[in-house]
Amino acid sequence: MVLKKLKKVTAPSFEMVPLLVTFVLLATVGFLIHKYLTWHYDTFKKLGIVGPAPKIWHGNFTGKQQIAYDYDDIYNKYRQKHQIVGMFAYRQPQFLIIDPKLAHEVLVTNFKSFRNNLGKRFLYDKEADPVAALNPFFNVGEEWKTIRSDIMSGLTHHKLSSAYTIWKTCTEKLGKLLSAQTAKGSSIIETKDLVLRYTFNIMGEFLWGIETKTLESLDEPNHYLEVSHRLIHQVFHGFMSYYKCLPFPWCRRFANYRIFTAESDHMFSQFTKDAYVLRERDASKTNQADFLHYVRQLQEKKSLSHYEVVGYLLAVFTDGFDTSGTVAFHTLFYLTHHPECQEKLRKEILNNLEADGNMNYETLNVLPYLDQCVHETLRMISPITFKSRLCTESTEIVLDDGRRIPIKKGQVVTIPVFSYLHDPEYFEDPLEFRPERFENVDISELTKRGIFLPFSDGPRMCLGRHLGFLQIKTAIVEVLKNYRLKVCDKTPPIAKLDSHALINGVDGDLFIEYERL
Ligand code: HEM
Repeated sequence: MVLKKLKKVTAPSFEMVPLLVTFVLLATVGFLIHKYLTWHYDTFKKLGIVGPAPKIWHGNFTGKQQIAYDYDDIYNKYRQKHQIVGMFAYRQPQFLIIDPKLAHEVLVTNFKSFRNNLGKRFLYDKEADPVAALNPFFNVGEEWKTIRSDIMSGLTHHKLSSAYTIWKTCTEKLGKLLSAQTAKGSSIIETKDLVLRYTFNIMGEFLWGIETKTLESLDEPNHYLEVSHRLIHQVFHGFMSYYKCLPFPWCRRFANYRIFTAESDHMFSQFTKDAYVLRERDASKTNQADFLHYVRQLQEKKSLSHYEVVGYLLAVFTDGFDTSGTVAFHTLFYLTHHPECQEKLRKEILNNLEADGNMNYETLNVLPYLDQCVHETLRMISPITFKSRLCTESTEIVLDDGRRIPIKKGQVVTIPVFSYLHDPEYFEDPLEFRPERFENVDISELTKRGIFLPFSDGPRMCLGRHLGFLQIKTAIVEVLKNYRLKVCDKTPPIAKLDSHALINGVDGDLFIEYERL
């Protein structure tokens, strides 16, 4: 009787077989997926490199904060005793460089082994993203070299100083807008929007010779600006889709993988066509000093296609409009919270204006305290918080104790720029905004030591920094020469980083009170 009962329970009935098979199949698939996701977890152990234990899927990212903070948590845990640690960005093993002198090696002295960033991997489909594909950041090899050198030649100090009237005109428009706004009693201004309208306006003039009307009113939404914000947002999503799909890269085709939006490709292509028509119709509309003029000459010399021209123009636009605007409004933000620095800077500015109330190009570039304030802002909130490099030629990193760490072709090395900038060993009281720390300091020396890398370093270093400084400094001069900036109820306290933006920055709106001097 008991046997009979047991038999009933243990022997699978005919109907249970499919259930069991399904169970076994699911368990096998689960086991294989688990194995696939974790089989390489001993990568660093085998090399004798320490690092935090990864979690399935996110690796050592928490998925809850800005990636800069994730890298920073790891950095702080290991900085006392280690020069390099092993970690996982989702499923991807990465060498995290803790010692800045090794960062210099990766970016500069051993560049031949680390020629590429992850740009080429971010760009999933060149055909689907034809304009983004022309940005140096997404390129490698000879193509990268050519595009980079073509763009850089249009942005030299000489070229920018010849085009400086564009900046003068745009700062005048910024001044008028601020006057109109404060005259009607609205002295509390959302400064992110204000400054991005300014950098956008300059880009319109410098790259396409067109007036984008972003500085006509703060109350009116501007279609061009909205398209550009969507573009920058999409660049962020394009990058993130690369990371999020790392566990199963083939998923990328189903993700939101484009880097530029089709809408912005179309709009800027039309800008370019319109600008060409304007110049062909009326030669007096040609500004021989602007970037469009330079690109048109380049097009003739090298027979560039329309899309190549748009690609060059958009490389300058996308990499230059948001980054420099962000640094400019962060500088204003810190100066608002530090009235003593603001007064000191205003004094310097007012003492160096020309008779017509403007500042000339040469003076703008050499004002010491202005320079210190901008560099301190770059240190406090560097728009780019880390740099990853792809090993392009197997090599070794030699540690101080003589150990040789092999890095194989295809492996990724990450430099936590944000962490170096906030390490008290390199910058005393790193959370304090103190521009004077850069007084009589040779920035290039700090860059060489690997501790000051907001523009990175080496052959792939930011190619637009002169243009960036021009945008940032002109905006600050224009605002401070006429207005005292004050904290109001809506001004955010000292920065928390936004976790949903491409360019690192203060979360949310940035209201500041403008008091006419
Ligand atoms: C203050 C503002 C800016 C900051 C903080 C900044 C920062 C950076 C950083 C960190 C890189 C990465 C370099 C690397 O991979 O090692 C970069 C690359 C680049 N930046 Fe900037 N940038 C700024 C403004 C600009 C402007 C105004 C332009 C306009 C032309 C620009 C154009 C580029 C381009 C084209 C690259 C890719 C270079 C390459 O891969 O060869 N940037 N920038």
